[in-house]
Amino acid sequence: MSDDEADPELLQLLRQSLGIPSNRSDEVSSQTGVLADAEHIYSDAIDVSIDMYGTKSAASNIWKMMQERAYSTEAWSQVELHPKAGEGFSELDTINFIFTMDLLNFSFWSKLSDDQRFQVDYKGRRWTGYNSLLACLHRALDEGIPITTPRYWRSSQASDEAFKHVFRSATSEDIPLLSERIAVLREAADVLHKSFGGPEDVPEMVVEAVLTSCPDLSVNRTHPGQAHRVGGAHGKEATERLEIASEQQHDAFFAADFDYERLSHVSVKADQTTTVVTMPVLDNDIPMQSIADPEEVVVHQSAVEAAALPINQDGAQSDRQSKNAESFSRDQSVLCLIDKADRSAGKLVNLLARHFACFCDETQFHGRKVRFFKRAQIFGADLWAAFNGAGYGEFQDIDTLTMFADYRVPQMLYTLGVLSYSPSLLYHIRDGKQIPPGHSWEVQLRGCSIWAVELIRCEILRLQPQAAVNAVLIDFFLYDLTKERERTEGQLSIPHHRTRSIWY
Ligand SMILES: Nc1nc2c(c(CN[C@H]3C=C[C@H](O)[C@@H]3O)cn2[C@@H]2O[C@H](COP(=O)(O)O)[C@@H](O)[C@H]2O)c(=O)[nH]1
Repeated sequence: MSDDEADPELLQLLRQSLGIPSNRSDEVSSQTGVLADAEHIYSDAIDVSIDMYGTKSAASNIWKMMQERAYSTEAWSQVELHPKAGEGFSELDTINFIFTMDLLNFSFWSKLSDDQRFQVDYKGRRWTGYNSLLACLHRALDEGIPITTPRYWRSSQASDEAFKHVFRSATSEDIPLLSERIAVLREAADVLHKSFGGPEDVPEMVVEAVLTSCPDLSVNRTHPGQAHRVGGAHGKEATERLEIASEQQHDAFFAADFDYERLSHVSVKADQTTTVVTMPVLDNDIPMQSIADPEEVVVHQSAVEAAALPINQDGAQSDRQSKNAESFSRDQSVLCLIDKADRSAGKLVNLLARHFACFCDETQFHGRKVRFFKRAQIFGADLWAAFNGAGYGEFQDIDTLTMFADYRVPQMLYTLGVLSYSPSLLYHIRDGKQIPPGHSWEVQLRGCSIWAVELIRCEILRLQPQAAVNAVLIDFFLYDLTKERERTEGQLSIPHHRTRSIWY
């Protein structure tokens, strides 16, 4: 926030004290307050400080390296496991992937050695850290589990066991904070459903076909509070019955009391242990709004036929599996959320922090509320980079976002001589000891990192007034540099600091 901009919270207090009616409650500011809070933390910090000479020299080195590499938002799509249109991700798929990724973009570090820590087997390789999360999401999608679809997270299919399967490890160490990750997904799904559900966001699963280890096949249809057995027979016969149902919608498969508005999917279970697979039963050409008219309900033949295919055990993606992923593709609640931000990254961050407890990354420092909004800001930044600042990635105020206060970028800022630590903090970090969540050290590390990146940004612009640079690009660059140096040099001059929380 610049000096001539009013703090929205102070304005609100002023309004209250003068008896002036407050802003409409649904009005969302585009100012996040993160930068002002970081400056406050920096001014009061005693264990973390910013070296001004180090900052100036780091700024000119960073800018030089960014230019040499022509570093831009294009780098985002070069990350191997980021979603790409060329790999079949539609815009909606990409947005849902990024939202899921940033809900879960926290705490991947481990005390264990590289070969013992949480790792994910995917595409013939073992992935760790942030990449392990991306690998889990891709692996699940390949298996036909719609893990990036909010509606799935609150569905009956998304049991704790199903989530454990999605985040399974190739080693004996589980993904850190698994139960917190599950809770975050479920909370987000509920909020999206209640506050951002568009007309397309119809409740999942009404019709269920249960394949009990072929050839026995039975058909159920269910909707909340009800479950009727409609038919049961041996394989071929039951398949025919489904086909008949598609022709005689009222009389056979769908009885008169059927809640057509809730119809969206067919689910198939191979046996008690196999994951439920869900797929569309409606003709794709029919918009969901028109389901209210029963005449228009058509059972999607290919979905029903695909349901009869044998389960693919070898991990390759079958027709049925891809149809499963497709079946949840109508969930547009995240799009609706982005639309509400009116192309303002700040507003998007504030919307996330206001509606979702799991994005409300704030704490107290010396008697004042301070905000970091790490994952909320990363979400805006990832959208911006993934779509190269256009379409769903267009934010006219992207330059107001700050560095994302994680445990990696401070490590690089220290290595570059920008941050320095008090002896007690330095030894604590060097000894690999954990910092309790919310501890003053953690707050100082986060606030000073944000302020340091702001100073680097200002210094680059002082040197090169025309430079197309902002805190997001500097942050992405520093994160990538950390990973690169770790790969090439083994270790940086200091380990990253360690705290365990969903905030970073
Ligand atoms: N400040 C900042 N923190 C970031 C990222 C990213 C990944 N962003 C991608 C998008 C553009 C970039 O090119 C990246 O490819 C992850 N993290 C955080 O790091 C930690 C995990 O680290 P490790 O255990 O080493 O994998 C964890 O807290 C995670 O939340 C970033 O960009 N900035």
